[in-house]
Amino acid sequence: MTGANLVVAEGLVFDIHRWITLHPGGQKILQRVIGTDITNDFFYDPTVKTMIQNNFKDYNDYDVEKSSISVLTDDTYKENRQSFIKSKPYSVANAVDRINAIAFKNRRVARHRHSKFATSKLASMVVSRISNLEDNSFQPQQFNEKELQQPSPYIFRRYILSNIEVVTRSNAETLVKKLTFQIIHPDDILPKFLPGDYIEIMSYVNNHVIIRPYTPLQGPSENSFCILVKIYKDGIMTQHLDKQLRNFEVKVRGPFDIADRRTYLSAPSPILDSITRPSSANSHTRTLSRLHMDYIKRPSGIDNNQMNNILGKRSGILLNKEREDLCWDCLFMVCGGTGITPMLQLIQYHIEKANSNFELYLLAAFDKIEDLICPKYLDYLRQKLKEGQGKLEVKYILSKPPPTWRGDSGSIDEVLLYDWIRENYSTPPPAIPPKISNYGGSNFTSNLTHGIQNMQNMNAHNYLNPNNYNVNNNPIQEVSKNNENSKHEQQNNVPLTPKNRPAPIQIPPHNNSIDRQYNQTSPSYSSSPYSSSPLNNSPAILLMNERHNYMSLFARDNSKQVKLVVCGSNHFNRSIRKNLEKLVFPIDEKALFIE
Ligand SMILES: Cc1cc2nc3c(=O)[nH]c(=O)nc-3n(C[C@H](O)[C@H](O)[C@H](O)COP(=O)(O)OP(=O)(O)OC[C@H]3O[C@@H](n4cnc5c(N)ncnc54)[C@H](O)[C@@H]3O)c2cc1C
Repeated sequence: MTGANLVVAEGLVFDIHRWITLHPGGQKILQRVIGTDITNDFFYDPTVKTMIQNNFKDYNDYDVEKSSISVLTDDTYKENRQSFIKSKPYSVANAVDRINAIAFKNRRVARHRHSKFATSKLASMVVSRISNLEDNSFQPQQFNEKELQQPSPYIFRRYILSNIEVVTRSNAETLVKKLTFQIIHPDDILPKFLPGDYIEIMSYVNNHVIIRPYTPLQGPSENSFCILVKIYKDGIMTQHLDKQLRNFEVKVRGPFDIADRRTYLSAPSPILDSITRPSSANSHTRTLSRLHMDYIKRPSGIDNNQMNNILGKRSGILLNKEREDLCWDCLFMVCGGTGITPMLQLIQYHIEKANSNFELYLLAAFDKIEDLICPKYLDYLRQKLKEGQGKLEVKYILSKPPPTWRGDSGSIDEVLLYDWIRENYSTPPPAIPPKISNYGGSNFTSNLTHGIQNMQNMNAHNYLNPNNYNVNNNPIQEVSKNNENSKHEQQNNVPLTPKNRPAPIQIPPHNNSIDRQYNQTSPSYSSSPYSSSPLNNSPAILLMNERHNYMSLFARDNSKQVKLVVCGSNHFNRSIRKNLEKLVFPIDEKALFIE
């Protein structure tokens, strides 16, 4: 119904267009709530709630067709509006707006109580009842009462913007801001957010409705949440959000499940396009729900009730459904730019919910050091975790590093990926020797020889000794002198860039020899597909063998629940996938890409 000004309250839809110009609280306050749920604006007072419910004795049987308040067509709407405007100019509401504008400068218009008259006025504006938007035929799980009390994700709700903070350096070319939102009314229920959830923000910009998805993060209190927004200079929504001041209201719906988005993107259908769904990708239709079921399957042997209490109808695609707390034993996270937001969701979730050990490794790519998002927060979490049962290691890579940067630079290639995984995850014995790969420089061959000697002398105990691995503990390496790269620089006086690293070794695509290797029951270092080659003494082949052996063991190692999650732009994800393929990383079983 175009032209109507609809709001939702207590499961009923109201068209408030006739009331806007008369509203004693001013018209702006009503224009702001159009399209949202105003239940708690009206019904927060229990006596008013009872009154309106008494007015709607036949609440559940309300029949719009038979009601005296018929659904307005565009024409009747226009006619009514014209005659209404002629007879009653904007006087009351306009005057109040002017007063409000002075009294509440830079603040949202005050919340006010509604009189009996206003409540009965609202009652006269019902145009419809909300039907159950959920797909009734799709009920794979039973949900408890708490879950059912969760607000519907399909209806926009208003939240107060309570804090704005820049989380990059202030001289970054494109700032990222953390916006914190909190509930308006004490009765409002903030949905429970999980890793893999996204919300949608709606606003009116130049008379157009704009809706964009964002990744919700835990807020400072249980009634608040945050989003990190990259402020694009020509971005419609981000420019709009950037102009909002503290105490302003923002319209938000959700949470939605990223798995639905993935399903839709991989199975687009013209039919689905015509069905109401969250903007651009999501759908909660029957067809999609069936596809969604693939993700939503709960494994046997786990307390499904507990899992349902946490997940509800969501797939938990980023979570580990083999553990009751849904946490991973070991999680590798690779992200570019604001792709860090789902990783922050995962980190926050593990810190809050894990009831046994976990290891989180974040590899975050940015252009410049100024662009790093929340580095202090991540460092704080890393330190905090040292006291507990978890571990968080952060590694940054910059494509345009400053001269003082001691960390990794360039783009993420298979060498970096391999070294990063390899140094943080040791497969159980029979294992492979300590890492012999080394980025370039004059030490390369001598390190390799040293590595081969180690290989000959080692025993299983050595492989498991964490001291054998090179773990970089400082997440911001701009000033670090204690890592492998800075040692290299000190020795060679040359900063490490992709150019002076040895060229990445191209591993042949998946083939029979690799399959054979994966299928062996008793893996051993000498079982490499290249070991019988006459070139097997060449450093390149040795490195290639090392990587293949490691990945072979990694693929078969079921001692831990391991996942690698990648989140960035389309281009970023494609590039990481290609590099993982070169490493023969078990992508299908252990990697997940989100955009
Ligand atoms: C599931 C999901 C979760 C998301 N979570 C977040 C989040 O937590 N934080 C966040 O900042 N964004 C997030 N986004 C992206 C967000 O929805 C918007 O696309 C983004 O804020 C830009 O919106 P806009 O209206 O300002 O830009 P638009 O007006 O739509 O685009 C205008 C210009 O902005 C720039 N731009 C827009 N999007 C991108 C992009 N992805 N990469 C590079 N340039 C771009 C381009 O210059 C473009 O020409 C998420 C997207 C999805 C699908």
